[in-house]
Amino acid sequence: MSTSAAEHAQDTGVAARARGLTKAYGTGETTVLALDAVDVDIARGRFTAVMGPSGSGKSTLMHCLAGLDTVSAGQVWLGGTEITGLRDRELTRLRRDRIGFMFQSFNLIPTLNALENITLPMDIAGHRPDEKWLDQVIDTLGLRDRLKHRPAQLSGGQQQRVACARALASRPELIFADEPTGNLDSRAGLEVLGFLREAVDGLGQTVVMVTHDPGAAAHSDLVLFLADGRIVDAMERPTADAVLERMKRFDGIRSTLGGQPDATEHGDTAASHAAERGVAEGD
Ligand SMILES: Nc1ncnc2c1ncn2[C@@H]1O[C@H](COP(=O)(O)OP(=O)(O)OP(=O)(O)O)[C@@H](O)[C@H]1O
Repeated sequence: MSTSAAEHAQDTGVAARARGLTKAYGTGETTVLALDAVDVDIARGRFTAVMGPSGSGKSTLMHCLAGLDTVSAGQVWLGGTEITGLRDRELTRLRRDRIGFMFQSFNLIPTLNALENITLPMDIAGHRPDEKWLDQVIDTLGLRDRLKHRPAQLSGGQQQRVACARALASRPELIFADEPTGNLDSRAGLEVLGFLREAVDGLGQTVVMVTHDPGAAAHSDLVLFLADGRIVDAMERPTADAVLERMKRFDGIRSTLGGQPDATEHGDTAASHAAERGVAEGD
């Protein structure tokens, strides 16, 4: 099973695959089932968004697919490589060589300039950048005249563009972006989403983005909806309105089960949270 699934993943353009992916935190009565036997295929060369109410397991899914967290049960492949069961050192190398990351906080090194930040993971790995590709990434992201600037000399949007270039620089098989627009105003957020879109359409990259924002999700090709640790729905060619409507149904279900809409840990409902973050910003 594991070999044929891995071969299949390679043959069919699947960038990452999970089968029966289960993640539990804690033990005994305090156990939280963050992921409940998730089966998912992430298509190569596409932009996939992951949405769902707070606590539904979005970050856990991303962390398990990226080999940042161990799984309790099930299997995960990156391309044809099964990553479940790899040792820490192998996982570190695999993440470094084959995955790009973007986070809400840009995670740039303040003492390094933009170019040094972009090439840092490759410098650490002792790999020489492919200059032609690097030039293409820098130009695509409009960073040519910012390369000597340090992060503090750049706007938030520019810093996230540097983080995007860093994620793209090694031409990874897969880029994971966790709320990449969460710290940006709507204009800078739109710009970064446009660049992620361009990374997929123009540069042939594969992007998986966790977001609360229906407007951000609308830039993807496919939205996966998580609820209570399961993938409960998927939407091709999403629009912000359609995603918001789908998010409202989570609140509806909570309302039916609990008598009234459940408060998320952010103190609001999934849809109002989504509306606040996305559609209300005018995207
Ligand atoms: N390190 C941890 N220890 C214990 N429980 C955890 C841990 N990390 C996550 N959880 C729990 O697992 C569940 C899923 O969390 P996760 O962060 O993946 O959700 P999420 O959908 O990304 O949430 P949010 O939208 O609020 O970021 C939640 O119930 C959370 O409280």
